[in-house]
Amino acid sequence: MAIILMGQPSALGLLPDYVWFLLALSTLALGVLYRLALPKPIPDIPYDKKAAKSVLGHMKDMIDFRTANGNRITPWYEQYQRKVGAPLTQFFPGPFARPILVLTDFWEVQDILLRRSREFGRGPRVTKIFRFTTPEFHVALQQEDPRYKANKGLVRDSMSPTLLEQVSGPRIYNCASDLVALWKFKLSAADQQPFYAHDDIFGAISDMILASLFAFNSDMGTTRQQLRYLESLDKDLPTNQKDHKGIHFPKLPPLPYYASFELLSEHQSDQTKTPFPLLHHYLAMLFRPELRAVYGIIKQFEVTEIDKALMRLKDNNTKTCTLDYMIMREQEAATSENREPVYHKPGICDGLSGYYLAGHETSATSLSWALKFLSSHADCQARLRDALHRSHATALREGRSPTMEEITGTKVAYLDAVIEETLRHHAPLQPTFRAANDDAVVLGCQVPKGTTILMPMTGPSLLAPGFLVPRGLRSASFPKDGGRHAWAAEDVHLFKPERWLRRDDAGEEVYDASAGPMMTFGFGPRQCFGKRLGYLQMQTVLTLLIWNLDFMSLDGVLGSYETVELATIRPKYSYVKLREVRGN
Ligand code: HEM
Repeated sequence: MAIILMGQPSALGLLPDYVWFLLALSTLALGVLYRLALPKPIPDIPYDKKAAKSVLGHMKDMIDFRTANGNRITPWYEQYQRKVGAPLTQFFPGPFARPILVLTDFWEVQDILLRRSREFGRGPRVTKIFRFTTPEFHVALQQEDPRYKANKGLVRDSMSPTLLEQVSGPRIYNCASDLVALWKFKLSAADQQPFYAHDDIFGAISDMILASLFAFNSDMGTTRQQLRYLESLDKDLPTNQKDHKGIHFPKLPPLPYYASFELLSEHQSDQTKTPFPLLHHYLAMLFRPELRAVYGIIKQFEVTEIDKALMRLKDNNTKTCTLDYMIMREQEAATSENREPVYHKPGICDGLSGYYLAGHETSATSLSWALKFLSSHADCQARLRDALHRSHATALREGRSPTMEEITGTKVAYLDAVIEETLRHHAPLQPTFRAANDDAVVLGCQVPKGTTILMPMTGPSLLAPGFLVPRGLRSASFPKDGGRHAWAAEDVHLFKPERWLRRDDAGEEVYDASAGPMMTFGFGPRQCFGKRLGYLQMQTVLTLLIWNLDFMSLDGVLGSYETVELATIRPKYSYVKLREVRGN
């Protein structure tokens, strides 16, 4: 050792011995690092053998796929699953990373989400996605975290039948009526040309969510303001034939808090796609001053609304929106914990932002897809209009739209079927993730504690024939009768609302919510918290739109089903070509 340190030339050449020693040490270290960086497949779970030999695992493959597919990644999972040819596979996201499992078998997924929720939790992946947007919204918290129950408790009233019926319902109805009015105005100006619909749909749903959250008066909605603005332009209405010949009407600039929520949502969606989320966040904060500003704008907006709610409640103690109920819940929690209420705390502010982010894009995206399907399936649209006319015969006779009470008080089986079939084809939020809380067994394979399982909401068993899974590989909690029936292989891929209908004992056609595989809202304790609100929005908006407007089919690219993946998976071309429905 002393000789080496003295730097004597070695017998092997001119370099001193210690250099050779360091070289040997570095080679050894590199070898160890290389081995550590290589994927470590979990035994017995099938995978792509080639990727397992590269330190990058599937990273390059996934980046190439995104580059070639307009930044989309969800189809990659389905493609991978087919390539490996099994319902449970593993892929390797990058150097040093643990394998991630992909499970594409509706029945097994349902079993895990619904009956095995103690074994499989939310997992750190989802927490990380939300860490720079709404870290204390309950979606991001593990069930074991005491803040999960507490923060979920703050918003729990928002989905109660009373609040949905008395607060959210009437506001949803007003905003949907505003959308009908806006589109009636636009259709006469567009003269049967298709026009861009995305901003109107997202604006109307955003109005609904904000109106349910805060005590906004109905004149504050973007849809109504947009209509007033277009009316003010009168005959000089400049229309802009854009990219693919759809008309783009002039638009009011968005309100600052609206624009800020949009940017926050975009930032959150970027977190799901980048291989380096932490770096991505800090670089974005460094180089995008508009993103830095978003945090302050939203905080200021929410603090002002919280203070207004406190004044309202002090004055007359009447609760008029979700925020008022959140304040009440914080007061109750404070009393039971013997502390002062904290109104501007992250649990409340993230609850407000999270509610907006979770509820806005999902419903708006689903509505965009429903209109796309209905405009390209004229038969379904006609059948839906007919079902609405028969179910709301009084409104039809009186030549008016159905009221909110009529909409919520009447079951229209075909409407529910159209909504469910839309959601089956285009789950706006996917995939779902879970992580094993302990060592577990899935389809007969050992899954080590901490492993993430990714569950796509399209592909085998949902929109394509599933893999054959022997009954013996199912868990002990799996239902004895095998659960929901599989969809018929020959039409599983088709848009066919009828698949959700059956005859009841009295021979009536009824909607059957468990007719077959579909998991767009997830299942179990962590299933979508806003499912009821989402359905209520879709039922109300579709009823009013289909009642008043005829959605004509769109040619060429405007009618295509291409997708873009942002926070949700949206149609790339969201256009409508309208005619007024006469004689209602
Ligand atoms: C069509 C509309 C919607 C769809 C398709 C949808 C879909 C989903 C999905 C797939 C999940 C994850 C489920 C899981 O991991 O098992 C989820 C969770 C959640 N959704 Fe929705 N959602 C919709 C509307 C809404 C609305 C309107 C709100 C609220 C205003 C909302 C709030 C939430 C929350 C808070 C969670 C997290 C629940 C938890 O982790 O405990 N969603 N949603």
